Amino acid sequence: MRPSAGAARSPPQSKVTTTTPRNKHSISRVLIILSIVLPVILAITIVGVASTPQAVLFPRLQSFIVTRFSNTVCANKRIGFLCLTSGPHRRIFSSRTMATSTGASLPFERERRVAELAVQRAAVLSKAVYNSKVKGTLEKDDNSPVTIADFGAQSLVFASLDKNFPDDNIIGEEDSADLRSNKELTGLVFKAVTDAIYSNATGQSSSSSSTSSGPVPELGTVSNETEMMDFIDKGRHTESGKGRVWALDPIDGTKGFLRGGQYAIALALLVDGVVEVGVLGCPNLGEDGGVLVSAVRGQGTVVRPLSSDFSTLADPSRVTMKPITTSSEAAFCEGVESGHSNHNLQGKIASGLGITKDPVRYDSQVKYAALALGQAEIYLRLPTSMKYEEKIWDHAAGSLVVEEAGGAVFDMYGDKLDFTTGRTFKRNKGVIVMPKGIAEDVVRVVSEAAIEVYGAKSVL
Ligand SMILES: Nc1ncnc2c1ncn2[C@@H]1O[C@H](COP(=O)(O)O)[C@@H](O)[C@H]1OP(=O)(O)O
Repeated sequence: MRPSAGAARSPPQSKVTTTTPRNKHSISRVLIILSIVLPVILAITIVGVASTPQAVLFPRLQSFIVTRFSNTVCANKRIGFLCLTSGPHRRIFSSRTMATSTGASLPFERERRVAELAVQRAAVLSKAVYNSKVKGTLEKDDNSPVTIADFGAQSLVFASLDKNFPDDNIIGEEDSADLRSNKELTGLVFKAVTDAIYSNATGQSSSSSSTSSGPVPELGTVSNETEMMDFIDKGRHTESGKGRVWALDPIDGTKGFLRGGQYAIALALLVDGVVEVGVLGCPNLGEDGGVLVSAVRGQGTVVRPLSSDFSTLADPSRVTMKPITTSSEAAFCEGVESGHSNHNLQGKIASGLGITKDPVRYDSQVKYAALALGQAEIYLRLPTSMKYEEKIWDHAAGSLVVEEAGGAVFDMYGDKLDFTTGRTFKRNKGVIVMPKGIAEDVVRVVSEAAIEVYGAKSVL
C-alpha cells in the first residue's frame, strides 16, 4: 500500500531527548512563574491560618503566626501609645476575627473575650461612681478604703464569670460583710449595678433613658440585692495553685480613684497557679474614655479603647514595650502612695541605674499597663514593711500584660512571682518590672540593694 503524502513528509521521531535552546527557554519561564506563585501561595496560607476562626486543629500554629506577624508589623509604629496596623494585618487582630468564632480557636479565646467584656461593663459602673459625688466610702479593717464602685464592680464581674464559667473558682478582693450591715449603702450599690447593666451605647442609664438597649445576656445579670451579695461573696476562694482560678481587684488603686487619679479593674485567670489571661480596664489612662489592655499567654498584649457600649469590643492593636538595651535610657515608674512602696530606695536605685528623668507616678496596675504601652520602662515596688504580703489580684493581670509585651517581672531578689500560694504572695517580697533586654542588669542592682537594706531572702 502506498503511504499517504502527509506520512511521507513526516521525519522519523527520535527517542533521544535533547535540550534545545527553545526547551531551555521554557524551563526558565516555568522557574520564574514558580518563584512568583509559590511565595504568594505561602503568604496566603499564613494569613489564612492566622485569621481563620476555625483553626481548631492548629491553635498553637495560629498563635505563633499571630505573635510573629504582630511583632514585625507593630514594632516602631506606635503613635502615642497605640500601635497602628493596617491592611491584612489589621484583620488578623480585629476583634471581629475573634468574636465571630463559633468554636474553639486560639487558646483561652472565650475566657479573654468574657473577661474583656466583663471588665468593660464594670468600667461603665466605675466611671459613673467616679463622676458622682456619692462614693459611699467605707474604711476596711486594714484602713484601706472601699466604695460603691468596689462592691458594684466585683458583683458585676462575678455575675459574668458565673454565667460563663460556673465551675471556676474565684478570688476577689472584697466581701459583702460591710455591705450586709449597711442597708443604705446596699441600696446605692444595687442602683449603681442596675444602672450599669441597663446602660446603653451612649452611656445613659436606665433611669434617665428610654432608649436603653437592655442587659447583655452573655454577661449575666444581677436581679436583686441578695443575689448581688452572693455574687460578691463568690470571691472567697483561698487556693490559687490548683485548677482554674480567677483573681479580681474590682477597683485597684481605690485611693487613686478617690483622689481623681488612675485606677484599674484587674482580672486574671490562673490555671494551676500560672496566669494565662490578664485584663486591665484603665478608665483614666490614655485617650478619652480610657483603655482596655489584655493578654493571653503566648499570644501577646493588645490595647483597645474602652467602649461605653459594653456589649462590643473596639478593634485591638498589638503593643510591645520599648526594646531598650541600656538601663539609663529607661523612664522609671512607681506608685503614688509613699506608704505602698519605698520611694526613697527606689529613687536611689534609679539613680544608680543612671536614670535621670523624674519617675512617672501612677496608682494601681495602671503602672503595668503604662509599661506595656511604652510610657515607661522600669517599675519598682520595694516594700515599706517586710510584714506586708502583696495580694495576687494586685499583680496577676498586670504581670502577664507586661510579659506578653516583651517585659520581665521578678520579686526584688530576682525570683519569679509565685502565684500558687493563695490570696497573697508567701514566697516573694517586692516587685520589679522591666523590658527583657535590661532584666539582668536591673535584677542584679535591685537584688544587691534589697539584700543590703532588707537582708537576705527569708520567705519560704
Ligand atoms: N503597705 C503596703 N504595701 C504595698 N502595697 C499596699 C500596701 N497597702 C496597701 N497596698 C496595696 O497597694 C495597692 C495599690 O497599689 P499602688 O500603691 O501601686 O496604687 C492596693 O490595691 C493595696 O492593696 P489592697 O488594697 O489590695 O490590700
